[in-house]
Amino acid sequence: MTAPVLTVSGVGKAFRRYKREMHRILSLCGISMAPSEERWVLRDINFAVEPGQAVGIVGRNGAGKSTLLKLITGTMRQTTGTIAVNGRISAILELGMGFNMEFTGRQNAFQAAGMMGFNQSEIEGVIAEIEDFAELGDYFEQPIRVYSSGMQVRLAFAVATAFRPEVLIVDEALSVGDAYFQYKCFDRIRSFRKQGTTLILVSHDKAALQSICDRAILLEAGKVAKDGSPEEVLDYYNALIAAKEGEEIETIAHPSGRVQTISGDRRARIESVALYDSNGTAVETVAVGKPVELRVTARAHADLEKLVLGFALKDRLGQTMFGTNTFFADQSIDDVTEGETFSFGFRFDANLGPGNYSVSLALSGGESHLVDNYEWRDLAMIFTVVNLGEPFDGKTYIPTTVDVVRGADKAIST
Ligand SMILES: Nc1ncnc2c1ncn2[C@@H]1O[C@H](COP(=O)(O)OP(=O)(O)OP(=O)(O)O)[C@@H](O)[C@H]1O
Repeated sequence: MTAPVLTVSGVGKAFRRYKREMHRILSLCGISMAPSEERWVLRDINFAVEPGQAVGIVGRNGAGKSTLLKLITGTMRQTTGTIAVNGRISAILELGMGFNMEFTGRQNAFQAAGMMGFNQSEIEGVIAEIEDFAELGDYFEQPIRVYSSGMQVRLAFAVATAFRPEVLIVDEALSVGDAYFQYKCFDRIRSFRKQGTTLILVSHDKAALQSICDRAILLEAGKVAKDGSPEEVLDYYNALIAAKEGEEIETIAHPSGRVQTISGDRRARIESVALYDSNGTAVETVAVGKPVELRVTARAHADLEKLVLGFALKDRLGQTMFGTNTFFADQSIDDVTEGETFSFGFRFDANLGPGNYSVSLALSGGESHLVDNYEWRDLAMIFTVVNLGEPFDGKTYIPTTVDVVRGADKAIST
């Protein structure tokens, strides 16, 4: 078994305020001084990361994600516990962190790479590549204080990834960059991953996490609330955001290893779900492009002002392929009585690429489950799409007709 590249054991972080600056200095020198205020933002964090893993850290604002990354990179010290890192870390943390605002991009690149432990000739060997990747043009020779936040992040990423690290840590920073630069960064991250770099990524971008990470850790109020596959953790996080006090979030581990999350106040519940083909037969396998109907039955367990059912089709990574609801279709049900039952039918063509898909269902009081979440059920059913027609690439099927005519001067008849 290989040794973990990162081990976080019993880590806690308290931010302390002292009545006087002298008390703070004395406490830093190891002399016990009682702080006037102490706030624990991380408590008893334990996890290990294996070489080559890509771990996404998710959680609400203020959950402690950035603080955790700062402890891992050593820019901040934990109050309790230990952090062991096995390999060279390169990090892109807060904007501007480690840059001298009066230095040019080039000077900052030399300084930052020097701080990372590289010598002058090593940096000279990659400076052209840094300049090229950052695409700052003349700004590379200008002081950083005239840079936009997007330009700063271009430089920070180019420097931090000029030498492939064993562990790459990225804190949300990429969201500042434009779409083109984000694409370039993720491309480089993917290529590092192929070469064995471990990735720790803080992001609010669900799609990025699901496409890059093979594991996710959810921090909630300074603690690890979930640690598992991105699909499981993000489903749970989604439920947590909508959950009101006292509401139970149920997780059911299936034999396949996938974990189903069910949340909501249960004022309405799903009773059945199945997929039918055009002959009215219940199916678990459908052919690309064929018409199907998703039938759902539900029961109200309370009087409700409004009832909406939504569904989402997700791929095996948990990325939503398509979703809609009865609210969008202008078919919300008003004035529901406790005990009433309902049948819903969503008819659509299975215009999906071959593979396994899951259905998430949500019963809510409106357009979004964030206000009245009666029941949210991930992995409500799983089905397989097979291709019986001509081959194609991708996760969606767009029926296409093709015309080819020999000779560029010939018109294609329509
Ligand atoms: N230097 C500091 N002094 C005092 N409190 C701090 C300091 N840095 C962070 N905190 C507090 O620690 C808590 C966790 O902050 P942190 O930035 O780690 O959260 P986060 O999960 O990264 O949030 P976000 O998603 O908003 O970036 C917050 O309540 C924040 O106010």
